[in-house]
Amino acid sequence: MLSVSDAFAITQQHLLTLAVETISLHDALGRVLREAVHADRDFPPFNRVAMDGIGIQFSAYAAGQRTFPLAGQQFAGKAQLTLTDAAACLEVMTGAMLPRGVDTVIRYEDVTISSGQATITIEDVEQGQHIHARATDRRLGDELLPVGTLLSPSAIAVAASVGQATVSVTKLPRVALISTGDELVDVAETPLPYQIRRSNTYMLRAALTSLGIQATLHHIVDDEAILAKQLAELLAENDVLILSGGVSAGKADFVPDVLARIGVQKQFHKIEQKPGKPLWFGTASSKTVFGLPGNPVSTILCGYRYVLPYLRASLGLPPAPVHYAQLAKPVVFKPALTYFLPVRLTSDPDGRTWAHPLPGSGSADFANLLEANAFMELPAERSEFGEGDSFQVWLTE
Ligand SMILES: Nc1nc2c(c(=O)[nH]1)N[C@H]1C(S)=C(S)[C@@H](COP(=O)(O)OP(=O)(O)OC[C@H]3O[C@@H](n4cnc5c(N)ncnc54)[C@H](O)[C@@H]3O)O[C@H]1N2
Ligand code: MOO
Ligand SMILES: [Mg+2]
Repeated sequence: MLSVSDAFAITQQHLLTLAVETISLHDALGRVLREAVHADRDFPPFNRVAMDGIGIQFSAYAAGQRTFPLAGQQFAGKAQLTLTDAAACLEVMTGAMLPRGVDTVIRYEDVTISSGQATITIEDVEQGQHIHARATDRRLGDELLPVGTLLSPSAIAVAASVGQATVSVTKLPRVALISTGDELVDVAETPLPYQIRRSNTYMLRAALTSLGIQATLHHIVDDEAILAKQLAELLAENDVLILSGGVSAGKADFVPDVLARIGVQKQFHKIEQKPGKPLWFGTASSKTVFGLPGNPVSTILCGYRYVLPYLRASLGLPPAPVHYAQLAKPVVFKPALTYFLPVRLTSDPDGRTWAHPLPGSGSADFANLLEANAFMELPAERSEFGEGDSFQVWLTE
């Protein structure tokens, strides 16, 4: 059987090749940039007044002058004025071009104005104060957003400021989420005593929206012929199929055989881990299929540990930040498997993150995950894990 790291590596060797599309900046939140965005001007593009007040020539102040006649008003969005008389001042507004002849700005709070004159009331004026000098942030031609940038609200602000009404981004993959199993009914239905409502595909759909992916939901019954027909159709229409259920040892666990029959090449089946041991992964030319184990905790774990990192990397994003935490109390786990322990993370004033174990009653106990906000990855080589020991955690909220 494969280790967690080998299985992960195999998934990452079969990333999707996604096309590029041009979209409106309005729709770009959460998308991945595929063209570099450069500064089309200096940032800021002119010496910019940074405070509302008066603009003077510092030499006059240095020579002892404190009262300056008001010679005009420089507003933002208006052409640059000139202070022609070095002994006078101009009123200046935040965001305006610094007038020619002005090299120092004094806030309205630090002057009194009467009878057309401004008198400075502070004594610590410095030359050049309250001026956001041209090109101090970025220069014309500088790369502002590299290829691979996740378009956050601030990245969208930068793109807007350089005139990118449209942006080239990675096309989102078409993803189908498929539940399998005769016992499953839709959320809107009332289950019979031997049935349950399906929840795994709802969970996965919600998790994928964090990458901007709007997956479609499907359900297929435990019948090999129907499974083969419907999976073949869904494979033709999608880049990724994510199935839940039907990958273990039961007499109605048809998924691995059916996938092989419709031409999906198995890359691996089963990993040395708990939960999620029967995970199945395969490829068909440019397409990918994940067969997640049906137990809900297994589905969630495999979703966060394998599927989301796979889709992130396929979109061209760097891996999510790695998080570590310390065990808040000892844990014993004997099987030679990587144990993904549900935990609740808290942090203390010393900056340490603590993982409080919430083992629950097993991989079908998904209500337990309401309290947990991460899985801690406890390595297969060890069976005893002490209080304070530090391990990687995978966040689930
Ligand atoms: N003899 C063995 N039995 C099992 C093994 C094994 O190695 N040998 N592995 C166990 C493990 S581990 C898991 S996990 C499950 C995986 O089972 P399957 O992937 O075959 O999933 P199903 O049998 O279809 O369902 C399992 C369980 O999950 C519920 N389920 C399925 N889909 C959904 C859904 N969309 N929403 C909510 N719940 C769902 C289903 O009703 C079952 O209760 O197998 C063990 N058995
Ligand atoms: O994935 Mo299974 O949960 O180990 O029950
Ligand atoms: Mg089964």
